[in-house]
Formats: sequence, structure tokens, C-alpha cells
Amino acid sequence: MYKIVLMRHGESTWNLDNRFTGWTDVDLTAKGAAEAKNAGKVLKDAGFTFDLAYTSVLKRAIRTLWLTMDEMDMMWLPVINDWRLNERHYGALQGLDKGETAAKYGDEQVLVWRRSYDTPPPPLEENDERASFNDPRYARLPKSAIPLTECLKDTVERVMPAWDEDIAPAIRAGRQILISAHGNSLRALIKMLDGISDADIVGLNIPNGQPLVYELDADLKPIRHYYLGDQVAIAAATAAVAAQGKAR
Ligand SMILES: O=C(O)[C@@H](CO)OP(=O)(O)O
Repeated sequence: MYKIVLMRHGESTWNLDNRFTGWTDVDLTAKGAAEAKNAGKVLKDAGFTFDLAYTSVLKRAIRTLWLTMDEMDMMWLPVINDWRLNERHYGALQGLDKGETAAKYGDEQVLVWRRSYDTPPPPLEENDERASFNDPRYARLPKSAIPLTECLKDTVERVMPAWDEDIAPAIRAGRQILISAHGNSLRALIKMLDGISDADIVGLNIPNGQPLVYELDADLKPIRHYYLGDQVAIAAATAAVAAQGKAR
């Protein structure tokens, strides 16, 4: 049996502001940093250890990983930064307030943009200053790989090659892996791992900074999964994520 740990970054400044974030490179809040350290403590107390970590090229996930590793006294851990683990690109919604957007377009429309499998948010214009074409971290990618918006299906299509080409072979080679990523890139991975239908994925929300353990069989099929830590607090945090897209 293999075991991997998935973790969404701690609270970011735009989580706190309730803004659509996507590829915007915002940092953690003090609460988010505390969540990341607490994740390290919870993992250490549960006896977890790692010898390889994967994260995105966005600082909220990277810093979460650093803080978790520091708490475990494992700053030496090799880290692979892979853009394919980035948050789902939120298109022209990036920077907008989720509640205000729901007040303007309706809760149902915002739920479709946030959680549907194949309906992307409106795209950025190519010349929008929020587009990532000139960002040096993506300089080696073909322009066609840099999105102007993404639905979850698009995110699945970039996360899966990262899994198939890099992460899955490392797991099979016996590496003990922690993945620090984002709500929707983890939803993409979990949809694939658990075979969740396009309809049911709408109901899946991931809380900030909580280690999610997946036990996998020899074919890397999930045997079971569970969050480490305070289950009541985790359930409340998960429900709060679901409610973020409602008009208040
Ligand atoms: O804004 C985002 O990029 C994501 C994650 O914070 O939000 P949501 O949960 O609305 O998909």
C-alpha cells in the first residue's frame, strides 16, 4: 500500500478578501501561515515523514509547504515546483469579489463558474495586464499552454500529465510524497483518483491547510482517504469554502 498527502495552501490574502484568485500570486495571511505550521505539527504527531514534495509555482502553496516542512524540521526536503499544479485559472473573474459577483450574476451562475466541470469563467483578453504571457515563471512554456481561463476539465488535462509522468512513477518507486497545491488543482486530482462524476464534483470543496491522506493500492487506486486533525473544524472549514460564492 502507498500513502500520499495532499494539502491545499493555508488561507491567502485573497481568500480573506473573498476574491477569485486563480493564477494571481498572492501570499498567505497570518492565519494561513499558522494553518501551514499546524499542518506540520499534525503530520509530525501522526508519524508522517516525506522524502519528496511537489508544489505549484504560486507562493501561497510554496510558502505553505515551507512552513509545514519547517515545523517538521524537514527543510531539506527536495521540492519540485510544477506549474501544472497551479490553481485553476479564473479568467476575467480574477480579482473580483465572489459575493459581489454572486449579487450581480446570481448564486447559480457563480456556482457554475466555481464548481462545474466544463463551463469556464469568461476569459481574460490577451492584452489584459492580468494575463501570464510575460511572467518569467512561464517563459519556457509554449504560449498555447498559458490559459486565459480554465474550467475544471482544462485543469484536469494539465494536472493529469504531471501525475502520470512524474508523481505516479515516484510513488511507485517508493517515494513518500507530499503535494502542496490549490483547491481546484486538488479537485482535479481527486476527481481522477476517486473516479468522481462530472455532476458530483460540483459538491467537492477542499479546506485550507488540512492534510488529506490518500492510501493507494498497487495500481494507485484509492483504498481510503481521510483528513488528519480536528474533524469538526475541518467540516466547518469545508462548508465555509462552499459558501464563499453566495451573495450576502
Ligand atoms: O479563487 C480561487 O482561485 C479558488 C481558490 O481559492 O476559489 P474557489 O474556491 O472559489 O474556486
